[in-house]
Amino acid sequence: MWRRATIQSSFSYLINSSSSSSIFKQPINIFSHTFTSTPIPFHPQEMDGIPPKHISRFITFVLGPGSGKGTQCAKIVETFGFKHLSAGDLLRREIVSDSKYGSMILTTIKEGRIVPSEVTVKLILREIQSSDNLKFLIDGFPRSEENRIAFEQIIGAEPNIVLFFDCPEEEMVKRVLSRNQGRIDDNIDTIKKRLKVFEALNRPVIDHYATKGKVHKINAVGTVDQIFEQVRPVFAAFEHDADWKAV
Ligand SMILES: Nc1ncnc2c1ncn2[C@@H]1O[C@H](COP(=O)(O)OP(=O)(O)O)[C@@H](O)[C@H]1O
Ligand SMILES: O=c1ccn([C@@H]2O[C@H](COP(=O)(O)OP(=O)(O)O)[C@@H](O)[C@H]2O)c(=O)[nH]1
Ligand SMILES: [Mg+2]
Repeated sequence: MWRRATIQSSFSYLINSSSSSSIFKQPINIFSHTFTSTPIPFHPQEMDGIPPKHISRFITFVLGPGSGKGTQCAKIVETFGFKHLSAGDLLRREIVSDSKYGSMILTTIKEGRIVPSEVTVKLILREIQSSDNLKFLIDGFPRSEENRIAFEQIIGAEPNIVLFFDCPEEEMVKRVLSRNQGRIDDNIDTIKKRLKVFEALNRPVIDHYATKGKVHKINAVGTVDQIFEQVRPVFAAFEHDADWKAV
């Protein structure tokens, strides 16, 4: 009862609210976790004229390079109705759409480096803004502390949870090399660079959220279904709550 009331007040109250962003920072207490609701930014200059919507979202970051994130995200979408936003896919879309950032993104991905936050955050926020769904899987982002801080500053809150797919290097290399999607970064040279970048820049993001109790570490070795059985309870905890379903 208490749980239901808490979620309801935290999500429903915010829908169509025109209040200032400070109200979005109230914690939502669900089960034993304390989550912050995730507001939508009000930065018109960042959004190319897309009108802001003051609606609270449930945000999940999904991390772990070449670990099967995208594969598991598809199952989470199917089972729990999230909107899946792959940061890598959004960046690759920019390359083929002749965007002014296209060649910079192509070079950065080829070298396994990280695209500047202002570009990636803008692409992600545009997708969030234009979606009717309020539950998001943000796959492959944030890739660095700079990414994380940029996102949190614009959004004004943290993600609700972080899924980290923990995959041994050897397995990750095997999977990526047999992915067969024609990706410019799925070659051994770039993979080695991506792994270095992961340890140097992405690992601190996971450590940061781990200290806040937000990280759900998933053993990424096994069949797709076996791995999903570890993922399922993370979201199933929310699914039985009618108010969360409505989010
Ligand atoms: N559990 C698994 N076991 C073996 N291969 C997998 C598994 N999950 C995904 N794959 C394959 O590994 C490759 C990378 O998966 P993908 O979902 O693209 O990962 P990511 O988004 O983390 O890079 C793909 O070819 C995918 O089909
Ligand atoms: O927030 C992001 C996400 C991806 N990338 C770039 O895109 C590449 C591919 O990312 P993706 O998440 O698609 O790779 P995956 O981990 O799924 O294999 C990365 O190595 C980076 O060069 C980035 O710069 N910022
Ligand atoms: Mg992927």
